[in-house]
Amino acid sequence: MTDNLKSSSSRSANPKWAIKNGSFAVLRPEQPVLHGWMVIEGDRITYIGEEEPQLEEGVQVVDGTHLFFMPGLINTHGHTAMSLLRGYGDDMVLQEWLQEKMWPMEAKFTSNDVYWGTSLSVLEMLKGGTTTFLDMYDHMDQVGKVVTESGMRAALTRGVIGLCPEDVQRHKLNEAIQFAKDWHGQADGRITAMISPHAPYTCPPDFIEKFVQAAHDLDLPMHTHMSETKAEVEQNVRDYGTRPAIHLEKLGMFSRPTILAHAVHLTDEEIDILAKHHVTVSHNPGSNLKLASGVARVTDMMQAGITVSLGTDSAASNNNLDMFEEMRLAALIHKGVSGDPTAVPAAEALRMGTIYGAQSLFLEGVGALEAGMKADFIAVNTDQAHFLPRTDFISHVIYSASAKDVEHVWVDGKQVVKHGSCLTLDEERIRREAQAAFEGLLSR
Ligand SMILES: N[C@@H](CCSC[C@H]1O[C@@H](n2cnc3c(=O)[nH]cnc32)[C@H](O)[C@@H]1O)C(=O)O
Ligand SMILES: [Zn+2]
Repeated sequence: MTDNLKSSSSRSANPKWAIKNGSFAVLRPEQPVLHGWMVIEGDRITYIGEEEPQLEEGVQVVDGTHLFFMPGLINTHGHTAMSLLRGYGDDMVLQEWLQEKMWPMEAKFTSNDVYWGTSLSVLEMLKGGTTTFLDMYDHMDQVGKVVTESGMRAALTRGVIGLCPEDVQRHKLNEAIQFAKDWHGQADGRITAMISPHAPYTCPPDFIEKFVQAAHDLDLPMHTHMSETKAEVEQNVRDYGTRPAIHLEKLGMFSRPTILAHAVHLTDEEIDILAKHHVTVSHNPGSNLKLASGVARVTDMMQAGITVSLGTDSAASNNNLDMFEEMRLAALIHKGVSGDPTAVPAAEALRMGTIYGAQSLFLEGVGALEAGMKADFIAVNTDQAHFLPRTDFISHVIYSASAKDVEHVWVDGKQVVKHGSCLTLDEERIRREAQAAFEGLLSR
């Protein structure tokens, strides 16, 4: 499943180059920040250390003074095309927000809308230092296209709401399977696929079982929304006699590698079930706060050994795709609700936004600045008032920084953002087309 990340990229190999005088977030317990050198060859980091490496003549060396290098951020849950609905329906209860505002508008989405909505999100994410994202949506061929063009890395999945007649269910399931077959391993291996029933409250049990079977057949991970609100947990107990984690375990979902979005309302027993099956969780603090869904038991989950990463959810419930903000929220909220200022320390928040994100998506070889890892990394401009004094850059990144501080971004060894401008996408056109797409949706 992850072989595509291990093999080297088929894109024409970039020459070897090096960074000197950089500060690097290596996040090792004994040494979170390393000052020195990093060498990149093609799509890989081949050296990182304090010692000057032996470099052949002609190798380009770039000066990294005033830059803080970090692994690219990994956004593990979202619906990217929904950036077209940013600001359309705020301050509402989840079920009403979905049923009255989002779903009627989404029913009108064409492939063109998804293309421009996704482009808008990808532009925002890349410029804000996110190098990998998970997207659960439909018209997913368009998303695959945008990912290919942008140079970004993504775990893509055709999410399916099963509240429809059987023939429509079958059609949607087939679409999900076909998408996974067509796109897994595409874009030089930057795209991986998953299989996603939208949620236990939108997909009947026998329908979820068909997704589990498909994930087995295709040897792919699964993704779903689970226990975002109290109301949906109560509904699950009413309809199926059990809480959602037990319900999904019974349906066989956790026999596949699975990443759950939200997982806010969990009992101790459910936490044990998720830990036992190595289920991973995408914690979405911004979206959970905005929809007043509750506060996930992040420290309890992590103590139980569950890998917890961070997601923005869509720009309709966030309302931006700034992963710095999610890291900061994660570091602050769990201190606030527990009364324990040692909960989710800064370095742990940064791991949630990076390496735990890769692990949550079952991706190997991304998410850390280490020799042998994919060269997915970002450079933050530290030559700014809110980055001084030069003490603890990990603290500054979590408690003081934002997406706007990102200066450069590389994915798979290729630079995609330079001095804050996206090199792979036409920014002006995307802004124009996204606005036009939204106006089109309103007028139809
Ligand atoms: N339209 C699709 C399903 C798309 S999956 C993605 C869905 O997730 C929905 N969504 C967005 N945010 C949330 C959330 O916070 N909780 C649950 N669903 C959400 C979103 O409105 C979208 O319909 C079908 O053909 O079945
Ligand atoms: Zn969602």
